[in-house]
Amino acid sequence: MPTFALGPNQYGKAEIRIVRVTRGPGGDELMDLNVSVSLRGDLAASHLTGDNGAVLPTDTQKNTVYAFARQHGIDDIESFAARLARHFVGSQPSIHGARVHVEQYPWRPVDGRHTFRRDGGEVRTATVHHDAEHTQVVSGVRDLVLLKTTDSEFHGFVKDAWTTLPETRDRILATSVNATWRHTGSADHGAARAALVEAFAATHSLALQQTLFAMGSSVLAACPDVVEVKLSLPNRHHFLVDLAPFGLDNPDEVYYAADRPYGLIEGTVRRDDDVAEEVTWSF
Ligand SMILES: O=c1[nH]c(=O)c2[nH]c(=O)[nH]c2[nH]1
Repeated sequence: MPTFALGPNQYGKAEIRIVRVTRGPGGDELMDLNVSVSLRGDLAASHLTGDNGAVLPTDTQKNTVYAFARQHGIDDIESFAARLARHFVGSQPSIHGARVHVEQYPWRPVDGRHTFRRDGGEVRTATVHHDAEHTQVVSGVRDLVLLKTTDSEFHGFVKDAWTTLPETRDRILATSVNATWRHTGSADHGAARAALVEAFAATHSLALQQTLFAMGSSVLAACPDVVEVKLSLPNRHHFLVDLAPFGLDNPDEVYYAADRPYGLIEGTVRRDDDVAEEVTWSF
C-alpha cells in the first residue's frame, strides 16, 4: 500500500466583495474592494483525518474582513490588508503565515455628495504576506490601458524561414499594464502609477521590452521605498488595414485592433543592491 505525503497547502476565503461607505458632511467616500485571504500553518490534520481543530473557518475570515472594515475603517488597501494578515497570524496559534490580496475598483465622485461614477477598467492592487519573519507589501495596478500613436519602432529582429513580420519604423504601441512593485515602506501609489505612465509616454520605443525596462526604472527612480517592479505587458497589436483593393491609400490612419493572439512581454526591474527575494507562495 503506497503512502502519500501532504505537500504545501493554504486555504482561505477568496473574493470577498466589500463596499464601504464613509459618510461625511462634506460628501461620502466609497471603497469598493475584492479581498482574498490565504492562510498557512499546522493544517495537516484537517487534510489527513478531517480533524478541524486548527481550522479557522473561511466563513469566519469573511466576517472578520467585514467587521474590520466597520471597526477600523479602510485608509488604504495596503494597511487594511496588513491589519488583517497580522490579525490572522497573531490570533491563531495554528496559523503561521497569511497572505491578503486586495483589489480596489475605482469610483469617482460625480456631485461631491453621494453620487459616483465607476471609472474605466483600471484596478489598484495590494498583497501583504505576513509571517513570523517579516511583513512584505506588494502594491500594483492592473488593466491600465495605454496607447501611443507613434514613437514606436520594431526592427532588427531575427528572421528565419517562418518570419513574415515586416520591419517597422513607425507603429502604434499599445498595452494593458499589469504591474506590481514590492516596497519596504509606504510607497506612494500615485507616484508609482504616474512614473509608469510617464515612462511609457516619454520613451521612444524600439521594442516593448525596452519600454518595460524604462517603466520599471521610472518607478524605482520615483519611489525610494520600492525595491522591485514586475511588469506584464501584453502587446496590443494594431495592424494597418490594406485599403489598396478599394483604390485607397492608408498613410498610417486606419488600423485593425487585434485582440488575440498578442505578444506578452514580462520582466522584473530591481535595484542593484536588492538581494532579498520576494516571498512567493507557489499557488
Ligand atoms: O516590441 C515588440 N517586441 C517583440 O518581441 C515583438 N515581436 C513581434 O512580433 N512584435 C514585437 N514587438
